Amino acid sequence: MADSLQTVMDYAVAVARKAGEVVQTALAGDRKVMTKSSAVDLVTQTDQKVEKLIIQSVKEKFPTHRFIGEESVAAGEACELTNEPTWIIDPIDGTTNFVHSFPFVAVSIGFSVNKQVEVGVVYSCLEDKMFTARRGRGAFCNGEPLQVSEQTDVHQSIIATEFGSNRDPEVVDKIFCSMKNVLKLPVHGVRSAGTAAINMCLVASGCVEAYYEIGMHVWDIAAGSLIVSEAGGLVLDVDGGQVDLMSRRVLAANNRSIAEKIVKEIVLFRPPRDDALDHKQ
Ligand SMILES: O=P(O)(O)OC(CO)CO
Ligand SMILES: [Mg+2]
Ligand SMILES: [Mg+2]
Repeated sequence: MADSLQTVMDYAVAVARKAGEVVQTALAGDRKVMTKSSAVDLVTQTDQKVEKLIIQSVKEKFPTHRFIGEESVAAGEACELTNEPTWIIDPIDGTTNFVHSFPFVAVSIGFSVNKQVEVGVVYSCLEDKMFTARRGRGAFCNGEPLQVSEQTDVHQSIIATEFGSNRDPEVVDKIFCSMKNVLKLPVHGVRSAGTAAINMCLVASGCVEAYYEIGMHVWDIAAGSLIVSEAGGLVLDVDGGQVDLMSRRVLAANNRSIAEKIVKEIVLFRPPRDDALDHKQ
């Protein structure tokens, strides 16, 4: 697999770029908006078209590989991470941004073998930034090496997180409580890019010290998790333990000192897992 991983990486980059062109073209036109798990969980025909394009392209080159794709799962396919080579795809990470022309929209493609992410590609379409990582070989943006921030003092940090698309009052309260706790540490700032993949690339780039979220999905973070760890950062569960990509909880941090401070402020809860039978929540 070692050499073929470079073939996978090159192919993932080419497909992500092609997908990004479709997204950019679609941004110039009308976007018909539909909803999925809630009135604020949005999807467009472009999400579906781009996912089909990516999966069809990959199948031509790697006919035996498996897929976990956001829109395929929404259409009823299983969300199952096995030991087999698997492409984990978010065709548009930041659909709400895409709908509103808020300029952070990414194509996210992770590739796992034995349940370990080996290749991560995040293409931030409007910034034209191609983030790439291969396990053990570093992380890059447009070919330039990435390194997380060296900051160890949480009071000098910026923390990224998201509000999510769950409007259950109890969940919203927990999310706001965590944000308030982090803000009052105090930290320099709290930010939301509106896409998990780009939030993780911001950690890898050293622009923010950490990103945490409860409620995103495996396709949002598979690629980004490798990009963060290959840039020298940590990817953990929000309780500070080992990350489980299917658990819908993640904390990406530049170092353990910052991670430990953030863990103490997060109000924990467990959304239904991505690999639970009824995962559409
Ligand atoms: O825009 P998407 O792909 O629904 O993803 C959201 C979270 O689920 C932003 O990361
Ligand atoms: Mg997403
Ligand atoms: Mg998406």
